[in-house]
This record gives sequence, C-alpha cells and structure tokens, in this order.
Amino acid sequence: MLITGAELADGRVRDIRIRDGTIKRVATGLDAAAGERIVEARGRHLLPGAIDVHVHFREPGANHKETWRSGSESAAAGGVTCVVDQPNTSPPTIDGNAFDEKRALADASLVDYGINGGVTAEWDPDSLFDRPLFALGEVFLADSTGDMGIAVGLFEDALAEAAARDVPVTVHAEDEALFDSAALDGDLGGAGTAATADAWSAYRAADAEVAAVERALDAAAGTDAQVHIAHTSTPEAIDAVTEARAASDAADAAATCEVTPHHLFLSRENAGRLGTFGRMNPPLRSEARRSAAFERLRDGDVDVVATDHAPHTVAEKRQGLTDAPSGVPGVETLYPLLLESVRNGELSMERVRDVAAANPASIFGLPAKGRIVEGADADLVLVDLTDPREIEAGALHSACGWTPFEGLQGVFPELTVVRGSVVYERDPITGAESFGEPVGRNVRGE
Ligand SMILES: NC(=O)N[C@@H](CC(=O)O)C(=O)O
Ligand SMILES: [Zn+2]
Ligand SMILES: [Zn+2]
Repeated sequence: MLITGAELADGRVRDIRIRDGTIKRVATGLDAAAGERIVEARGRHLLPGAIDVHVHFREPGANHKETWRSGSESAAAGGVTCVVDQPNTSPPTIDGNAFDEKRALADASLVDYGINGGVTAEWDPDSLFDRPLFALGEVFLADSTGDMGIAVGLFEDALAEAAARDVPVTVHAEDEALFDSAALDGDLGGAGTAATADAWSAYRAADAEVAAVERALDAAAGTDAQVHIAHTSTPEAIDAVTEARAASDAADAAATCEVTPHHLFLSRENAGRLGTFGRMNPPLRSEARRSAAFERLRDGDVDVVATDHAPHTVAEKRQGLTDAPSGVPGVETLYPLLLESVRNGELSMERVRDVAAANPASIFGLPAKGRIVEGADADLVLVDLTDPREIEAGALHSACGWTPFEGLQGVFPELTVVRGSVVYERDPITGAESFGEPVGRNVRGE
C-alpha cells in the first residue's frame, strides 16, 4: 500500500509505503509500484494507531456485554490498533489457566492486544508470570466491577513480584475507607434514569482517590516496580504522579498515569443527562476538576489517555443507582474526541499522538508501535479534521449499544490499518479474518 500526501502530526506532508506489515518508507515523491494499492490522502492527517492500554472486553464470562470480536471492531472503527484487556473477567485472569483461556478467545480480535494479569488473594503468580503477560493489573485497591479489591499488604507483595520480573503494574487507586456512605442514604430514585450518578460522585469522593494514589506511589518508591496509575480522575492525583516522577531517580521505574476521555470531557454537570448511565469508578468529578485535568493533559503532565472501556448493557445500566453496574464504553470515541479538541484548537496534534500512541508504546515497552517511522509496525489511522460527526450510539460497534458521549462531536477515522492490513474502512469489514496478535515485552522469545 502507498499512502500519498498525508499530513503527519508534526505538520510534515509525506508519502508512506507499507510492505510486509511495516512502514517501509516515509518520504516525498514516491511512485506506486505495479499492483500497489494507492490511498490518496491529500488534506488528511495520518496518525499512529491508538494504543488503548485499558479496556474490558468481557470475554470470558459476559459475552452479552462485549466480546473480543465486537470490542475489537469498535476499537478498529475508532482508530485503536492495539488494546490491553483487564483481568476482572469471569473467571478472573489470576492464574496461568485463566490467561490461556483468554488468550485463545482473543484470537478473534481484529486489532493487536495485550492481556493483563490480576491480583487477588487467590492469584497464582508463578503460573501467571510463566505466561506472556502485558502487565499486572489493573490491581484494584478498592472493589469495582468484579469485586477484586485487595489489601495494601498484598499490593506490596504484587509490586515485589512484578519488579523481580520487570513487568509494569497498573493500579485502580481508590481508598474505600474514605468513601462517604452518607451520600447514598435516602431516596435514590429506584429503577429508571430519574436517579443520577451525582450521588455516586459524592460517595466515591475525590479525596479517596488522592489518598490511594499517594499510598500506591509511596509503596512503589524505593522499589524497582514500574507503577502506572489507571484512570486518574482528579488534578490532585495527576500532580501526585508528577511529583513522584520528579523525585524518582530510577528513570525506568518512573511512575506514570492515564486519564480517561470521560473524565476529560464529562463532569458532574452531565449527571442529570446521564442518569445511572453516568455511574463509573472512579466517578465523574466537578467541572472545576474536569477542566483542571484537561489543562494537565494539554500541558504534558498526563502521560496516557486510555478509555477504561467498560461496556454494560442498557438494561443493566437502567437499574437503580445502587444496582446499576459501574462503567462506560469508550474505545471507539477516544481518538474522535481528542481530534475534535485539535479541531477546536484546544490540543495540538502532536500532544494527541503522544498520549494516544507514542507514550503508551514507550511506557509499556512496544518499540515497534506508536510512531510513524521507517521500520515500525504499519498501525495507521487516516482522519479528515474538516469532517467532524455527531457521536451516536447507533453508529458505534460495541455490543453494549450506548455511549455517554451521545451528541458530542467527534472526528472519526476513514481508514484503520493494523500491521499493513485494513481492519476498518468507514464501514466495518464484516466477515474480515481475525488479525490481532499478542504484544508486550514479555511476548518476545515466546
Ligand atoms: N471503571 C468502572 O467503573 N468499571 C470497570 C472496572 C474498573 O475499571 O474499575 C468495569 O469493568 O466495569
Ligand atoms: Zn478500575
Ligand atoms: Zn478498568
């Protein structure tokens, strides 16, 4: 394939030749070879495929919410060419057998994937680390979907095990002891969307996140463990990670953080519209905290944007606030929302490239991914910044059937390529062969 006249994130206009799954040339004035497919990209931007290091594809155990097939179709349509699946499936991915079972199911994926290993009192580190784990985590310091919350002592054991094997640890950091249960007292409206998730935001208070992030960073300080804080939702927690990084002398074990699109583009002010659909962990924060988190994204303190794609069905989310499961989908709208911010002038294209692709690749040890350079994997996304569309659940590909971003504008991909193969072209390629392969520093030499 030859992509001609595409604008890269840094403003250079280049032709890109793809051969044998990799980027063969990045140059100007390339001519098509006989039989080569030409993609005329003048006026369009070409980005490295996004690497979403935080998705819940629900298989095995909850195929009615999402499967590897439906989740990866949604990823491909959103320009995500690599996903990392979390361990709170059923069974949970806490031992070698569960890993193997998930790995076989992930064969159906259209995009590349990493599989994380979970930590509970029942985990079996020896068999788990015997497999090509992408990372440990998300390690739950409080219960969330799947009830995998653990005590701090076990977290410290897990840090030591992971450091000894050079595997990063991703952390769901909330401190249950600081949740405000009084916020859930009284009439929450029962079933139906009259109840909003605003009470959930009051309950799982911002302080509970900040305290747990600080505790996780303290536990990792002075060890060789590489800690990545998942879905930070407050500017205070982002700042704690920035400070820990500045204080750390081991560059390779420096702490990093991710922020989700829902914490960047939605706040408690949207709770009324979202009803119980707006319940997730950590919850939506105040508009002031949302905009402060967005500033840190713009200014470079947020390392990664990852979605915490957590699909639940409409029927499940429609229950009363205390019964509706926590979590919102998002893998398909990650690039579209960030690119809309580029269109608005709120973010630079290079910043979006870095948080969606280049940084996750370097933090998690994927040297062949996240960059448009000769020799890299041809994981590419073509977008037209002049063609935003309204986000509508009906046009998305997740099996869950809804989106918290309904009605917002997004710049959706025209073409998504994984290692040189087209996995999405405006409309889904139904019946396409599964193509994803496992990634991660531990897959090498398998
Ligand atoms: N974020 C959520 O509210 N839910 C996630 C689990 C998690 O990431 O905590 C899920 O798996 O549903
Ligand atoms: Zn989580
Ligand atoms: Zn999660």
